[in-house]
Amino acid sequence: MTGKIVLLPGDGIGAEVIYAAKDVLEAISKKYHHSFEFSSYDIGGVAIDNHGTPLPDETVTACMQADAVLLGAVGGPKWDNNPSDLRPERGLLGIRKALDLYANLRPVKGFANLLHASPLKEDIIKDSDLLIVRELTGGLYFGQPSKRIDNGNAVVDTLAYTKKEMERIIDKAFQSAELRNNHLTSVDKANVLESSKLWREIVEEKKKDYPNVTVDHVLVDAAAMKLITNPTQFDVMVTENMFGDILSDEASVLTGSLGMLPSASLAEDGVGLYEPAHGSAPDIAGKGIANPIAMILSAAMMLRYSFNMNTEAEAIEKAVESVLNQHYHTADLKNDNGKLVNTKEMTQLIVNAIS
Ligand SMILES: NC(=O)c1ccc[n+]([C@@H]2O[C@H](COP(=O)([O-])OP(=O)(O)OC[C@H]3O[C@@H](n4cnc5c(N)ncnc54)[C@H](O)[C@@H]3O)[C@@H](O)[C@H]2O)c1
Ligand SMILES: CC(C)[C@H](C(=O)O)[C@@H](O)C(=O)O
Ligand SMILES: [Mg+2]
Repeated sequence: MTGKIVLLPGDGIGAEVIYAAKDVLEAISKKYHHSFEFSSYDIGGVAIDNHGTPLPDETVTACMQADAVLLGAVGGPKWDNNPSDLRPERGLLGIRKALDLYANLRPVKGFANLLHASPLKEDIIKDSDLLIVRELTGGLYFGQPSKRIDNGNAVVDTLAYTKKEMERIIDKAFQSAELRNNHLTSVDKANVLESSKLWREIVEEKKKDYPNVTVDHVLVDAAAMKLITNPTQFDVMVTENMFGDILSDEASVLTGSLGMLPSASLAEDGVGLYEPAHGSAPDIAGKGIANPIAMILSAAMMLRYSFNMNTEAEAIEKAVESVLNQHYHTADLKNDNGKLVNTKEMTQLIVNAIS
């Protein structure tokens, strides 16, 4: 099979880890006789520097014409003081909106050999395996107005959702639960927010369509606590954009590092974009020590969701597991008795395990 894959390296470690994923995909295409065609486009800070905008038109066009998109990460101190419309993050939000990537799936599954790498107790995180379904194109990130008012003495951000936007992500979450363990936890702030009240009503309405799925409602503050005190109670968690952003970074602690958390950003019908949950990590950028596994596992999700290549996706996941089982680790994964490797070495080990 052939496939056109657009790479959006972005900034900081984004540009370092995306080539790790490309190497792994090349190993897969060799082994399974596929031919992937890669092309790279600018997004984020690098696009501001090269084109004067965080999301050049040619990047959007290339993504729309691709079979799938891989994104590294955007952002960095160089652009932190730019005006809002010239921030790297605007490029990321823009491509999510342009491709209508409303469903962000963030699986959180610890590898057995990394239990020690988490600051949480092993008996708490053992067997945790959950999926965060995060709404990605609505809510506070996109609501208008979002601006300073009253001569800069006040500010307004807007949390807006249509019923349809809520319905489609909630449907996606129910469907995801049906493919897993039939348990959905809806996370909201229905004790305060009007948007959460409507969200909860929709979940209640929809559950009639999915009779095999058990539904819980948990307020977001309690969910944050339960996620790290009793994570095995969760199967699928569904929530709005910003709650999902925060909870997924928190959930990464179960896996030992933010550098382990992949994600798939999916449209109803159209090209998918695959991105690690982490950012451009300015504190380690340029050192060659970033953990490439979140990016590599995102490439596995791409094979599964955009190319229907389950065997190949599993081959990547098994390769990652086998390398971790041999006690190799990057600097973010604490292991006093392990073998410390850098980004390139970790990538090569995974490539070797596939070949
Ligand atoms: N999807 C994205 O493009 C994305 C996501 C989050 C943050 N950001 C941007 O990234 C920049 C930095 O944000 P931040 O520092 O809050 O978050 P971050 O995710 O970049 O880093 C948080 C911490 O985790 C570590 N880390 C993250 N990924 C790692 C990896 N693969 N290997 C090893 N360590 C890793 C970093 O070194 C840092 O200590 C900001 O400009 C932010 O807007 C972008
Ligand atoms: C960089 C930022 C806009 C982004 C988000 O909040 O969605 C990031 O934190 C993520 O989790 O993908
Ligand atoms: Mg985030």
